[in-house]
Amino acid sequence: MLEYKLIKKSKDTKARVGEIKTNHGIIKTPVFMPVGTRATVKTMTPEEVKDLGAQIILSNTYHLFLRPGPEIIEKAGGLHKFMNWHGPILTDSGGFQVFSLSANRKITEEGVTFRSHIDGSKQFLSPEVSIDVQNSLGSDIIMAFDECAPYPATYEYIEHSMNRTTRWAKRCKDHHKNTDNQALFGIVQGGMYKDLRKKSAEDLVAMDFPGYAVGGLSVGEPKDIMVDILDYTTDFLPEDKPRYLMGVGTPDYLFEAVEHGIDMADCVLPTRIARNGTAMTSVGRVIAKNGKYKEDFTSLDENCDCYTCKNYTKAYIRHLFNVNEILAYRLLSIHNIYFLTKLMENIRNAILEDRFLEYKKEFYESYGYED
Ligand SMILES: CN(C)CCSCc1cc(N)cc2c(=O)[nH]c(N)nc12
Ligand SMILES: [Zn+2]
Repeated sequence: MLEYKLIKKSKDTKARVGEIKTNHGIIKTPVFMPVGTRATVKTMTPEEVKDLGAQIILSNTYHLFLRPGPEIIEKAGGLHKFMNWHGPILTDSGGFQVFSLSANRKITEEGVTFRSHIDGSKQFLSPEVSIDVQNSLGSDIIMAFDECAPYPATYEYIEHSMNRTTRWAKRCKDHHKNTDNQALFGIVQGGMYKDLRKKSAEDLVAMDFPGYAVGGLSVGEPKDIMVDILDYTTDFLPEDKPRYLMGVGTPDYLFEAVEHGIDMADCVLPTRIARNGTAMTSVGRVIAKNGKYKEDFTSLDENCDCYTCKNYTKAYIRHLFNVNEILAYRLLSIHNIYFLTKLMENIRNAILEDRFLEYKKEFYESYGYED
């Protein structure tokens, strides 16, 4: 059974420190969650991910539903055993990916029919199917099946979509039986309309979920709108339950999320930009594959003590990208995952020491953000 313990509230913001107890271990929050969409954090072994300080990883119902299929993972003894990761796992419900990846999708009250982006086969996901798949995967935290509405969208579209997502959440809750081992989070929708956000949050809180996600953000809206909607929405979520902001992950968004009361955040960025030759460092982004580093024998980030920064130079990493060596992806993924994990640890300590805003200012100046 998932339990959240609030340890400390910041005095001058909504930032807070807590712990989430799961069957696979305790998660210290705020926490950044590396993404392992297809049952792997790309190019990393689970031991490496653990050694980098990652506490919990994400995986994805939509992808695993299509390949290898929930039956195989269930036969393997569940996702923890299948991928040899024995810490907490959170799985998204598949709704978001159906809308972002598949073709010919058709939404009805029942669920969503779509064609697989892999082989074009006709598929169907619904609240009940999503819960059954996540049950087969055995993840510790599972998400309600929702529609992440596009941005921009009319008030009428968002109102209709949000109310259907609330009805789907009820169906998820009624269908979910394995409540002792898998905590089902409701996902707040409502687009950029505060009255719809309030209604979505209040209707979900009335169903008493063990945790809540704020969805429908980080979908292309301007940052100031995202922060304003997020700040408004978290006021309607219970303080004694975890809050998860879905789909963010650059350092500035992590600071904003924590400042406005979020405990958990995920993002594909660390491994995705790593494969594109980009590192997040203490002095901002470094395009490590850039030819200007051909004879730069300094460390990737002189303020980082990760394996990559302690043992290799910019010149070597740039060389690896230049000759398309797979080790290039691994070395940058190691650094980027460590960087964000360490950032969240530093944020957590700053809250405990009542200096969150000072730390945010210090980091923004060093990273090159305008506040
Ligand atoms: C691994 N991650 C990239 C996937 C997890 S986060 C995906 C995700 C991202 C965003 N921005 C919004 C939503 C949303 O509103 N609902 C759901 N179910 N998922 C979402
Ligand atoms: Zn490093």
